[in-house]
Amino acid sequence: MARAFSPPDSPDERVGLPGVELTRTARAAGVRDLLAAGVGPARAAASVAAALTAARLAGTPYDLVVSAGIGGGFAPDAPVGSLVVADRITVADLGAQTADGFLPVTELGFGTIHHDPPRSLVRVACQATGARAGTILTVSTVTGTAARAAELRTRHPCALAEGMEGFGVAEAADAHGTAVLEIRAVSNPVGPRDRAAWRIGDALAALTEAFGKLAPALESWNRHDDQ
Ligand SMILES: O=C(O)c1cccc(C(=O)CC[C@H]2O[C@@H](n3cnc4c(=O)[nH]cnc43)[C@H](O)[C@@H]2O)c1
Repeated sequence: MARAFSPPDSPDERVGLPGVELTRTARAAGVRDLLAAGVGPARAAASVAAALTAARLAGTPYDLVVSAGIGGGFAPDAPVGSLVVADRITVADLGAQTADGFLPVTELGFGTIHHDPPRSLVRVACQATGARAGTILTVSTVTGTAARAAELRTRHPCALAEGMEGFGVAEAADAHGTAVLEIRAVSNPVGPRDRAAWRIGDALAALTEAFGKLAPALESWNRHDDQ
């Protein structure tokens, strides 16, 4: 992803911190840290929380956390190769399965299941990249059947995509009061498992191109636009 940023003012630096390693890119516009957060919400939350805590203790807290990756897209709204920016980051499988269906943790009386990125940030990101805005679901188990895809869409009619990290990243950011954004490039349809349909290389290329446009646009984002 460092490739997506403008030419470096100084070489990228590897920064080892307790629990996480960053690639630090210094640009005229400021410092950006890249973090391979791992797969799944728990690992992603742990990695991002470590980076956020270290930055705060160093007296240089982050302004924004961006969760970027490939994901599954719900047909027909998010075809393979397209980009989705989350206007809502929702954990889809945190709760209890009952005889009467799934109950999210919030209906059990605790926790949270959504994080909403600042609206102005979502707008800026969509304008810069051409992404569609919608709910991105976070799942710990990749959807592999048409029945599960239909169930998720019924429970989350605004869902455009699913991934495995966004909600973990958002929980870590929320704990620090830091704004969060999620962007996914669609590598496969959400539905019956079909490895031949994956387009991971194309999705990563689309994500890299999008990041090249997103990074400068984020510089102009004014967090006070939403207040
Ligand atoms: O084995 C499978 O059937 C399968 C299908 C899709 C994705 C995977 C992964 O292991 C990908 C993990 C990685 O990529 C993101 N991702 C990409 N597509 C999806 C998806 O359809 N549903 C959820 N996550 C997806 C995910 O965020 C991970 O980082 C395996």
